[in-house]
Amino acid sequence: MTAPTITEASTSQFARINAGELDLLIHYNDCGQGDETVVMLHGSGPGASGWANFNRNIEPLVAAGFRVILMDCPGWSKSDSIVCDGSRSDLNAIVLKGLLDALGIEKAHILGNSMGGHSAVAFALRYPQRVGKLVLMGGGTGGASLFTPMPTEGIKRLQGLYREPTIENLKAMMEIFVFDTGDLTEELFQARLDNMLARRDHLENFVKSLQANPKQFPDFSPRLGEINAETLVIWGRQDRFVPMDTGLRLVAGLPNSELHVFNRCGHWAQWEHADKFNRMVLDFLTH
Ligand SMILES: O=C(O)/C=C/C(=O)/C=C/C=C(\O)C(=O)O
Repeated sequence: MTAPTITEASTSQFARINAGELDLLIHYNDCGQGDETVVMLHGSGPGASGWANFNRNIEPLVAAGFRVILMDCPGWSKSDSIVCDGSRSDLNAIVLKGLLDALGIEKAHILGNSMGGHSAVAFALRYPQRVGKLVLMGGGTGGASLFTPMPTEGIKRLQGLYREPTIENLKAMMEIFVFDTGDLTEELFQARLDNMLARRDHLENFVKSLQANPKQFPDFSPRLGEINAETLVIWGRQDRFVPMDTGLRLVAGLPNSELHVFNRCGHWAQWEHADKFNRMVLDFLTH
């Protein structure tokens, strides 16, 4: 019998998360079944979502017997909006803990892209007993780069797009987002624009959050040694959003980590090099 196709609509779910003063309706996609769960956390670009970030990565993991949860962080996609004036990495970690509690999942591997990587590290620091392995891709900690002025050119364009959500600004961001822009289709631009404009409250709240606290992603470098989880760090050599030396800082600090750098790759390794990325992640999670 052929396995049913996994679609966004057929896996779409909501959970209400109450944690301290937080009371949020959170959207997630619940894909496949298995004793082990992989949570995927998306990046902070306008119009991002679990599905938009990871649609090339779900099926191989589901086929290998993992349950895959894509959580839309507060302020993105179909999740409730929020103004965050503290650490957004920690906010996402607290909400993820609430979601795992609601789903009765004791422990999960966490795969985070950019902001999702920062949030995975925040989760591992707060709830070490709830983490299996970590995959950090183009993220893991905020903080300065030794070689690249901050904010990076990519983050400046991302923030410009939040302030003025036009197709021109979207294209200006996307043209330095991936290494090979030939893979970007008009259909992809339009879907992303539609996602963004469907939730203007998210765009406005992101700008308000930056005004309240320009450093949404704290530097976890001094605390990385506390994390014992086995960690695979993956970076694009030509990442113009979160510079590659952040990956070097992560492997320097995380005692059980290794780093793979894709050449000819920007900020979206899981999409730009999906086949190899999927093989590496599966090998890492199953050995
Ligand atoms: O400022 C940072 O450290 C993090 C930036 C991001 O998380 C950017 C991510 C962008 C995407 O993944 C996207 O899909 O737009």
